[in-house]
Amino acid sequence: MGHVTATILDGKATRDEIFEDLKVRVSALKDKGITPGLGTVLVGDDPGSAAYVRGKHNDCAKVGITSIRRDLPADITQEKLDATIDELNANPDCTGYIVQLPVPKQLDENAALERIDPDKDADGLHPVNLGRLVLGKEAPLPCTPRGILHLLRRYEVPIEGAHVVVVGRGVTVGRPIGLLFTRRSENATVTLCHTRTRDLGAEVRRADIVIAAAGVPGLVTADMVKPGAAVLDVGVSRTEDGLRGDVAADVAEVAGFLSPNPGGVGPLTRAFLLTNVVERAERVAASLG
Ligand SMILES: Nc1nc2c(c(=O)[nH]1)N[C@@H](CN(C=O)c1ccc(C(=O)N[C@@H](CCC(=O)O)C(=O)O)cc1)CN2
Ligand SMILES: [Mg+2]
Repeated sequence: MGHVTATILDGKATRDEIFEDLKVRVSALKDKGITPGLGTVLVGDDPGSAAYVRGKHNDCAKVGITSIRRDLPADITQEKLDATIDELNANPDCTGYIVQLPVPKQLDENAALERIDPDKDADGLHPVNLGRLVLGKEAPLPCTPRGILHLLRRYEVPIEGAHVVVVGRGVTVGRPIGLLFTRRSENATVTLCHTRTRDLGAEVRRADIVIAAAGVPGLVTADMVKPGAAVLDVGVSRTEDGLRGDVAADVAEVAGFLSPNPGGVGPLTRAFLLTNVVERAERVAASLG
């Protein structure tokens, strides 16, 4: 590899800062008699999903949030999944929870997301909360987009007026991130690209900020990147050579800022999941007076 010019956006160091803040807030909540609890629903035994869920509960232990795990067999029916969601909706120890995605094919993912109590939606992916985001109303924000914005701000990457090119149209990143970047608090201009975009290179070359979240290994190459641009590698694929991001290694020789994968946005996805849980607990505390 040639000369790395990019400033690396360090997701782990930034995550640790967020955890320090959360620890203080969780402790203040406990002083008021409220212990935040994060629930996870994991269906099946996909090793990647299992690792992510494990990571979320390890994070909970670090900041003092109670863990509530519901692990279900891969061949579960929709009725059984619904019953688990109903139980967590009613469970007073559960401040917020997530259904780990993707779920096995026989299950309806959108029906599961829709069944979650929007107030307990720690992922910010319930249709009501995505709708609130469109309307500019307060809502739990999707964790990866929130992590992306936080990382850019932390490293003082200019966002106001920037041209952001997003590659990928998935529900956890690609679709919601444009809504955040175009708020009046960000004022960026967003182009949303996907696998059917006619000339991806031409679109990406115009970007001040590139969000690569397509799940295609090495999709964004150095020749597609404007010198000095910020490139955030969010996509991840499990290949024979291990985990690979969407951004080719030589992009580090052209970009001004680079968020690697692993070690970039991923840790912040988890940090903002916990932040959403703590924020909900703080709202509950405030409502109790
Ligand atoms: N209900 C949800 N499902 C999924 C989400 C989500 O936000 N909510 N996002 C992804 C998976 N994901 C969290 O669930 C996630 C992926 C990766 C990381 C992370 O920290 N990655 C590390 C590397 C970890 C590794 O080595 O495997 C990194 O980037 O440094 C956190 C969360 C799909 N499903
Ligand atoms: Mg399905």
